[in-house]
Amino acid sequence: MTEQIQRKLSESKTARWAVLALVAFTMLCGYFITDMMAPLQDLLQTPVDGGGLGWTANEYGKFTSAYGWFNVFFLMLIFGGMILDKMGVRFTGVMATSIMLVGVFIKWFGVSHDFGGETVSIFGTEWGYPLLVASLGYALFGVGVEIAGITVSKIIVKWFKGKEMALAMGLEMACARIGTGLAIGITPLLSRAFGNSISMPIFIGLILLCIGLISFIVFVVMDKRRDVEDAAAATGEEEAEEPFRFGDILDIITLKGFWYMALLCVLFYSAVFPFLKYAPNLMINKFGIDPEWSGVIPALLPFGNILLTPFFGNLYDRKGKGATIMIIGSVMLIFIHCMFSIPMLNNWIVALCLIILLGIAFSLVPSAMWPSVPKIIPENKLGTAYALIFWVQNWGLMGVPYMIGIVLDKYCITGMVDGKPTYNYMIPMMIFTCFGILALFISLLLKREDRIKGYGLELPNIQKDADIVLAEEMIGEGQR
Ligand SMILES: C[C@H](N)C(=O)N[C@@H](CCCCN)C(=O)O
Repeated sequence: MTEQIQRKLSESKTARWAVLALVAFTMLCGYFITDMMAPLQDLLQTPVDGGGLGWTANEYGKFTSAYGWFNVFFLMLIFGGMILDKMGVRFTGVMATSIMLVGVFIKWFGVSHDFGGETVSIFGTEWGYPLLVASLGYALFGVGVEIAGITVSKIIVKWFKGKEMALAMGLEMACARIGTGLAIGITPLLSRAFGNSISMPIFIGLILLCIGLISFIVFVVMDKRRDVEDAAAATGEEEAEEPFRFGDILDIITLKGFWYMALLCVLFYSAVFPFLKYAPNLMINKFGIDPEWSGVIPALLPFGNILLTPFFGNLYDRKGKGATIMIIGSVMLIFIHCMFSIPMLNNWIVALCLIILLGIAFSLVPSAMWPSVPKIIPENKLGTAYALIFWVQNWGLMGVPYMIGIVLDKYCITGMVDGKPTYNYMIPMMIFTCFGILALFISLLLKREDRIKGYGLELPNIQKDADIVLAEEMIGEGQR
């Protein structure tokens, strides 16, 4: 009885779902800010005397790619993963959310301050101060939101391992998608409500994130209480978790399975997140949708994910087939982007159907990918492993939008309307299709590796007792 009361939090269903709600809300706020500039691309490219910032598509691409600058070049994500494994989820989560806040503040300052049109030359290219300051803020924000992402993954593993882990990860991603959907769907309306303001939506994001920080702090209190309870209830017979060592990085990067996962992640996500950054502009240019409503169809993608990611996560928990799910998602991705690249398919109904399909593909792969990582990597190295995967992924999140911006300005301009260029999106969409083809190839290799090493990617996550012993033996074999 005493044991039952002492272990209440770690065993309590309500407590673990409450934990999920708290940290998922923080991620919702983070994702809202991540994607809020996409539907403002048209306004950002509007000349300054027309109320915009007069950016080119290339400059918009530079700004968007800033998300990964510090993560990729200064290895901030990898340090973040090490801090996570060394200092724990509470410290790292608060640190990451605070970094996000500072980053958004700098971004807001960049777009709202009058720098008198001055520019600065960096590595031979000219940067206006609003672009530079906003990009630096976004780069810092990128560090925070990515470290928060790996922290939340580790929190879910801690609270849900052996239980509804994939469902929990799916629900967390569903909340993140609400953030993305709100960003894409309502930012243009917010901007319009404040007289075509670029800075006001960012300021609203800043306030939302303050609430996200408070939500995370409430989690910190619960998690601390759980650790105290667990320590008090410990019999001393439990196996202590090995502490993280620097050599662990070597153990992780020498696993083929890890690399397949990281490559699949960068290829798949490079065909979705950067696509979303340009999707509202694609809707205007290819499907003739009014700029004010350009975010509505792309916003359906994240909203579709809200239902489907937990659905597929739950399916993976109960039925397994993780590697197969990732293959199906990759095949769908190829079909969708290929259809988007065909110029004559320019009716908005086509756009609607393809976005719905993309929503399904983008629910399948993440719902299986993230809960599969703990099947390949032990828990004490998980923060670092997620960080390394995110690091590889950030090369794509940084490089692809930048490349698309350059391609648009160089090869895709079809004319000028109201001082802004119009674009043909065929080449960018063909580039996204190529990512899908490569993702399919890697997902097939991953399935083969799973068969060889017995990671258990095709096995359900919720297991009966006899299955647990069997699966642990298989995973142990795999790691040797
Ligand atoms: C952008 C970020 N690096 C990412 O990949 N996010 C994933 C979710 C990862 C799991 C987080 N607990 C996403 O699908 O949004």
